[in-house]
Amino acid sequence: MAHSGETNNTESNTRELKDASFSDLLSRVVKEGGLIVIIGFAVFLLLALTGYDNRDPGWSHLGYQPEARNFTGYVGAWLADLSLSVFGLAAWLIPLMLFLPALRFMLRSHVALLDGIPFMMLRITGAILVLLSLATLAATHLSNADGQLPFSMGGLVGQAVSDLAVSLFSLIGSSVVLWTALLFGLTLLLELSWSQLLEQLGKAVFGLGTKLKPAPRVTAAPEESNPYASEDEEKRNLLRAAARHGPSDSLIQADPAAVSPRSARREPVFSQPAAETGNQPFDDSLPEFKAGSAPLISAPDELIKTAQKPSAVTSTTMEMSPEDVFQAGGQAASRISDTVDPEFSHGSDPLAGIDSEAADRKSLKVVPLSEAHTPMKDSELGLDHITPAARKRQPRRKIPSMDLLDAPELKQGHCYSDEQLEQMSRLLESKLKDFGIVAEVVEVNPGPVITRFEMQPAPGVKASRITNLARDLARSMAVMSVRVVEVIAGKSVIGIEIPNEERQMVRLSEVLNSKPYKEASSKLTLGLGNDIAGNPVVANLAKMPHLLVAGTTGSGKSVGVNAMLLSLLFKATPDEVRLMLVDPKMLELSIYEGIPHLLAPVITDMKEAAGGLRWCVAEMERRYKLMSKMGVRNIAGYNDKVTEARERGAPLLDPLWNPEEEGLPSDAPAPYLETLPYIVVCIDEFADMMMVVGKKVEELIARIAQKARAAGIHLILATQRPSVDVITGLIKANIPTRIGFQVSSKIDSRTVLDQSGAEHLLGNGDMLYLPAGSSLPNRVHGAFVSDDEVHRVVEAWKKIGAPDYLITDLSDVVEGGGGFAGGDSDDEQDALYDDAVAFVTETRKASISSVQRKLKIGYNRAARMIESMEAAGVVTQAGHNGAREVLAPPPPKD
Ligand SMILES: Nc1ncnc2c1ncn2[C@@H]1O[C@H](COP(=O)(O)OP(=O)(O)OP(=O)(O)O)[C@@H](O)[C@H]1O
Repeated sequence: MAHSGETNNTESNTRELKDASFSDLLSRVVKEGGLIVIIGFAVFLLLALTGYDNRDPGWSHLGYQPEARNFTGYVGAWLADLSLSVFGLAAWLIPLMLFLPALRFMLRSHVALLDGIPFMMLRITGAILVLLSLATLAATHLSNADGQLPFSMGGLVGQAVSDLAVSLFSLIGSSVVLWTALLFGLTLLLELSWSQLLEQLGKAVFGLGTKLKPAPRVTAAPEESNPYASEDEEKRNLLRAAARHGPSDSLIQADPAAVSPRSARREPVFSQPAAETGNQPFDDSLPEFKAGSAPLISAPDELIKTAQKPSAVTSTTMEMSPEDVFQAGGQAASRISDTVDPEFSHGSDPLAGIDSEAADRKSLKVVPLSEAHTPMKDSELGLDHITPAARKRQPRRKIPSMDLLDAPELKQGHCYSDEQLEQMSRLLESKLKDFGIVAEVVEVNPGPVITRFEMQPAPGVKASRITNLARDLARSMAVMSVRVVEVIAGKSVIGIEIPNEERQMVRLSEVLNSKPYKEASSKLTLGLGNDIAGNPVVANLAKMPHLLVAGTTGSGKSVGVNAMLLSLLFKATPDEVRLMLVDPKMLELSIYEGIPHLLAPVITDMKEAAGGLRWCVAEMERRYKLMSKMGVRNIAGYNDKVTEARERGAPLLDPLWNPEEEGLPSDAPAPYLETLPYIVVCIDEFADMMMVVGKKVEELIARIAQKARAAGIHLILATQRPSVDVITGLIKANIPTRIGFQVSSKIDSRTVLDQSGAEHLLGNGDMLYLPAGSSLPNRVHGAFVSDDEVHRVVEAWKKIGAPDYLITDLSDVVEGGGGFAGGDSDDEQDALYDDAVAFVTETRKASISSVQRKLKIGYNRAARMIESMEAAGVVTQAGHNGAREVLAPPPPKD
């Protein structure tokens, strides 16, 4: 029985054993088979990634070559493309992440699967975090400009998370979040203790240093010479003891399967061969540690450099004195701050290079100039709007239609692409850095003609230093010219204006059909062009009240003057505005010959031009007298009064009427007063006039400029020679509004605008408009008007009416002989001068018109003789009402 009992026992044991070995076998087969499949897949993927060729057909594209070059074939090419498309560079981690748990699983053969599930979940979370954060960091900081990878360096997932993170945390904030997520993920994935890792690293480096160079300070007698070293050693001993006896790392302690012998046994981690630790029951520490460094090894070069940096710092500090250690620490800290603050980054530091490059890319804010630019205010342009009531009251006037002008082209100027803007921003920063200027592009404003880069200079950088580099910047950006705007109203940045590849032309019809022109109440409204954002710029000449236009030949000055004149011709009838055009070149303004607005035929002779100016002075004085008699302050008030009286049915009589002076009986009735037109004197080449007529013209212009505003006489002086002998101090002081087209030098720009800038304009109508009393010029892209358009408008006006010239005695001035020829000629040489003096001293009347009538000469000649009498002390200066006293005694009677 006993025997049979024994036999039974043995049988059941054998059955149990059989059962046990079968389940064991099954589980082993499942485990090991699964393991082999996983490792096999990991190896395949690794090979596929290694053989990746972006021209192969794949998941993201059909392929640029029919045959897959990948040595794992079509499937490998497809798989590599898929993983790189999704995760970018981080795809290289996938084989590793498959291999690692497989290895761990193999080593922990006795741990039940269920027991490991919480830890598996932790590791999977860690793996996902590492994968995502690495992909995102790669997408954020690394450029895929060469297109090595299908989408971005971080793949579709990395790019999406990067965009979200940067929008939520900004570039710097998201970098911090991502690095934190990466380190946290690594901690979960590798069950890593950072304090131990650092300790081991330090130890390894220390050991290496000792081996390579027996540094006396540290290695020879560490206890004596380096108190820090001995302290460190003590700390480590304490830590070691604590690790042996108690919990040192919560994570490691929490995971019984992962209780790392590293915490109990530190030294062997690097020095002990794997074989010694391989048979330890829970020992997965060694592969785990190796794996801990593995992702960094397979990561891109930049990341490797990044990871190696701190250890490099450590290795040097180990051989230094304590002071050196602090210094090196400071340097390392400053290097880190460099990476954070691009203002202080050093070009030589690759880490800083990567960060600052990325900062440029991500912080680049593109805002169109139409949103970023503040248009000029109406007050700056002197614009008053016509009220709807006033518009209704306006009598119907005959003015040609604006349809005569060419319609604007629909073609838009070609702006730079986002990538180009990004590259240009970086180029600008690096070029400035080459010149020792730290500045960051904070915003880019593309416009129709130029693109403005707004730069924030580092504290202490003077804007003028950047201005002085305008030419160098233009050269390095390969553009025609670069203008630096030192002050942008309402912003603390400096603007760098770079011309677009293709420029949009501004047509006059576009400006004149705009609301500001149409609604402007002034008859002297000028359409200038569009500002940099494309808003129309329309200004009121009446408020300027005189305008100086300068620009080198071909800069668009004549086109600009034509645009201004056409603006007047579309706004005013000859009753409202009269023109005196002076055109020494005999080609630009002669086209206007015959329009009813002309006061005299277009003047091409400089001596006649001086006569015209003299007429203006006389007219100005006459208007002053009229205004003072009527008790009004300006021509607008005068015209209102005359119109109102006329409308009341009680028209006003001329208060200055002197029938005797006209040779009429004393009871001849005075004529009714008429409204006075504004007078615009436009001189196309003002330098020629200065050359031929000399000082006198300067005085006449100064005189008109000083007083003519109230009398409604306005000057537009244009010159292509903006030198100080042409634009003299006297003229500049009296002509406050300036337009600078492109000029050839900084000095010329200063002469016109009192500041540099016009030398960096683009030509072809690009101008700087400096309103009176302002020091900030406004860039305007001038309106283009062709000769054909001018011709059409002129013809239309000629059909409406013939000119009624008010200045008739221009030739008289020339006939007068010695007059203006030679500029400072002596007017006393006039053959009739003695007769004039005799007449004035006899009648005790120093009136130009009486001399004119008595001697039967033109107004100008008489005026010059009176001026000569003033110079000779025969008569006094004209008083505020234009009257002069006669000082010289009457001639002795024969
Ligand atoms: N606003 C503009 N837009 C586009 N092109 C322009 C504009 N103004 C001028 N241009 C171009 O520049 C050329 C020269 O212009 P313009 O004749 O006005 O120069 P300028 O300064 O008067 O020269 P010059 O003193 O020799 O007469 C014009 O023929 C035209 O092609």
